[in-house]
Amino acid sequence: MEAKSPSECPNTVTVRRNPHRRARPTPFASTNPNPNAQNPNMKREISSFPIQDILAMEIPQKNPPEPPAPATSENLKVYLRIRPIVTLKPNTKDQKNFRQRQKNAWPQNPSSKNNSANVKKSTTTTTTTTSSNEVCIDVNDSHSVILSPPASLQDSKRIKSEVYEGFSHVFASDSSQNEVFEKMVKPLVDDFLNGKSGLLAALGPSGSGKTHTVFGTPREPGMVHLALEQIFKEAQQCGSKLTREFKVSVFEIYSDRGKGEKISDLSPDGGDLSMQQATIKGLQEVAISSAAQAESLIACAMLKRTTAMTNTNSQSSRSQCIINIHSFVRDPDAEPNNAVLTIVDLTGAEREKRTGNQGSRLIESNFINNTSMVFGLCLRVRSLLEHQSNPKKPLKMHFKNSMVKPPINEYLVAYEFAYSTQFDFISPQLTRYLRDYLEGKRRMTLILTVKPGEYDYSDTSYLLRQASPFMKIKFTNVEEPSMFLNKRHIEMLPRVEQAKKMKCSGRYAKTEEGKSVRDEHQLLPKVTKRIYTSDSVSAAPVKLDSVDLPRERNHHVMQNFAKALWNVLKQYKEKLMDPRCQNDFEPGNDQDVFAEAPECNTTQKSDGTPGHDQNIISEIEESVHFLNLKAIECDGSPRKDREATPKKYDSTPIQDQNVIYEIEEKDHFLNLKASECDGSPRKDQGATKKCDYTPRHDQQPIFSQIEEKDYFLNLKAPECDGSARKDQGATKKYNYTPGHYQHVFSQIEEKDHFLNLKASECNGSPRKDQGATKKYDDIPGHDQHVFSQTEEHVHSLNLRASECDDSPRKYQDVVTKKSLDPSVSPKDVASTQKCNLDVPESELLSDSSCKPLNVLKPKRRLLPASSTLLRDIPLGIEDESENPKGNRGAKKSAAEETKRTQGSISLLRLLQSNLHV
Ligand SMILES: Nc1ncnc2c1ncn2[C@@H]1O[C@H](COP(=O)(O)OP(=O)(O)OP(=O)(O)O)[C@@H](O)[C@H]1O
Repeated sequence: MEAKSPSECPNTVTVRRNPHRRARPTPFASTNPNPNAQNPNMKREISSFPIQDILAMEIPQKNPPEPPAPATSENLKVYLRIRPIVTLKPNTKDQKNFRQRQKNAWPQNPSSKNNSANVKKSTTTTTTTTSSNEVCIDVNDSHSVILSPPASLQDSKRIKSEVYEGFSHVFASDSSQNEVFEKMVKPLVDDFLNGKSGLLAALGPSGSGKTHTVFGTPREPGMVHLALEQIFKEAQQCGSKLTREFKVSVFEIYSDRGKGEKISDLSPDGGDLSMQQATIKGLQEVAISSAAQAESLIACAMLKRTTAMTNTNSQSSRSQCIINIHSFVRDPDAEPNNAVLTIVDLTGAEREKRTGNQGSRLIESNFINNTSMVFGLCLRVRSLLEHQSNPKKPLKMHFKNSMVKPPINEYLVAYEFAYSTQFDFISPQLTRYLRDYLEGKRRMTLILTVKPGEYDYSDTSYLLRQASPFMKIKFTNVEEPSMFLNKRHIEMLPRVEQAKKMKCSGRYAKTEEGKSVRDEHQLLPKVTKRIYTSDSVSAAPVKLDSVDLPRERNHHVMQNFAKALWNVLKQYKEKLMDPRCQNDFEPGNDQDVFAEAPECNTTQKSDGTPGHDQNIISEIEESVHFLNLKAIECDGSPRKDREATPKKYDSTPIQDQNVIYEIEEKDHFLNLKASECDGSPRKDQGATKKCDYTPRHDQQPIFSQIEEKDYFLNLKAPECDGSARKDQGATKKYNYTPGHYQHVFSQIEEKDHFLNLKASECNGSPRKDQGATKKYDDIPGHDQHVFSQTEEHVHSLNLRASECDDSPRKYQDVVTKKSLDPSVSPKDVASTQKCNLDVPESELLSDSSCKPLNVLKPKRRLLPASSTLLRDIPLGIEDESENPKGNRGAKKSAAEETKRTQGSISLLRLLQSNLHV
């Protein structure tokens, strides 16, 4: 047969999913098409490489990638400002007032600071500059100074003049505020406006001019005011509308009468603050839109600041004052180059001899000195660490002029000590707050203020010696402002929000876990298969880190539950496949069934699964469980059923897991429904066996944890329409039920239980019934335990002996005349169970209460072959009737004998006699 061409096949449609892409025409191809391509018959000639054309093409020049910015390495900028010599020449009256005020100079009422300020101005009215020989420090050049000891010290201690160099700039005593601002603060402001954060800290002895430099006076505004003016000036030059938003916060750290440090918000509505790690909690940031507004805020803060009069300063600052100027970009689309400019006015180190402080003021003075000392110590250690990072640099350079040269370890210990929170008296809060600066992560500028008087030599010399290593400090890898602010923002979040943030990140990870969980749901067959083929160890519950989350915990529990259920079903399947268990169903081996059933269980428990399951289920805290185990119809052949049964349950864990996963109810319903068994005996046998062990393993651990109040145990024996062997199987199904529910009931606290065992029609032959009776041989023992542990108030045992075809009238009459006694004993149950009990569903539903059996008239079914089938079954009815159990029952009072039980016994005896067993 000739192959047809594709064109002859009209129904064939070729769909190309991924059509070939057309090559994008190059400029050369579009402008200079190859003529040979248009005429393929022409001899192709290899054209020369169009190098000229290519070279003529203009290739857009791309800017080469910028090399990564080198790591910023900046030296700590240290400025030195020499205060003009101020001699206090108060008149007699002012001096008297000064001494009076000095007595009561302890942290003044902020409201009275105006008065003290006025007093200060009145007492420091005269400023004179001493002659050159009266000063201890002179400007050598713009970066160095000469410190000269007083003549007295030169003669006695032979101290020579020293040169301190390396300053970024030295401001002479006659320098103006504007000069200081232009050279020292303006670069900081420019960086600030460019998004770089910075710190300006004023350090020096008391009365050296720190506050004057930082805040100034109305006539000589300080760096804060000048900086604010510059900031708004620059910001307004960028456009009519401010693209940035500025906020100012002012707070102070002061000593609470020597009891400890306190932080106070100096903003108008500010109060006490607290520090958490390196952040100030509750600090108010006041939005400002103009320099005047900011100046007003600063002036108000200065009125609130803690000051006092000392011998060295009529208005000595008794606290560290910190001003933050935050810059925020208003445009959300703009580059987030937020920055903060921090200006710190530290308390000045003071000597007791000069200040004349006593008592609590002396403690406060110690606090102040410690603050300065620790701050300087941190910087010195910082310089030491800088040396360690650059060992080539001689160490002595760092401490050339230092008075104290402790070993390195001592510095490190002191460094840690400075950050320690255990010693509040050294003011760790300031160093903690400025830790990023002290550790070199942010840009910092120091302004050292000194007094030039000859009596100020010691203070000046001490400061210069302490600060001499500062100039060598290098800040490498300075954190970018945006990064810093982001980190700072996170740090400023309360713990709860941080935890949320962490949780969010964790949740993100857990979202992936959740995804995997969902994937596990989708791949549950694989999971279950893994569990099925693995031992108990490998079938350990999947570890989920999110147990703390309720939902995931629920999932975890449910997953374990499903695994436990699956293991039970696995055991059940194994039991079905176990030939010993299969032989148990052979006639005459019924007794052995009960004897070997535990053995089968033991064998299957050898992997430890039940115990494992119990442990797993013990984790179940859910209030609601629905376990719906329904034996579905067994329609197939025996072999098919035997294998189909576990297959049916293969999916049960998945279904149950999914079902139970969604359940949040309070009630538990255990509905075990044995459906119709229509198949052959082997089929029923398999189906029955399934029902035998499913509850035993599944529900025992489950119910051991159940705390619910309502249980409904509905055991429904379906109609057994099949042959005697079918009934035998169906009956056998209930043989194990009491044993199973023995454990169930042991945990039940419910008040109402209804065990409705309804004997339905006995359609089989006498041998069938006989066989059925044998199936219940072991039931009394089980039931006895069951009922002995049951605390129910109401028990209704409805055993209905339905018609038996082989002895229709007699049995029917006997049975129907008997009424059920609720107080039937297990023994009675045992005796009654010798009848092939079968409970139609319809009856069971309607029979939750005790109703006489004669109300119901089950169908009569004739099964002619039943007697022959039962002939093969060696029933031990005689033995059973003569069983000690029966004797035990005889011991009971006649009142305890229920009519139903008696009727059942009579029925069985009639069966025996009529069937000639
Ligand atoms: N450069 C200066 N020009 C004129 N006066 C100055 C200068 N520096 C300081 N003063 C004056 O010296 C006095 C003390 O200055 P200031 O209060 O600033 O010292 P301080 O270092 O802040 O002291 P403390 O640490 O005790 O607060 C103030 O009256 C101030 O006006």
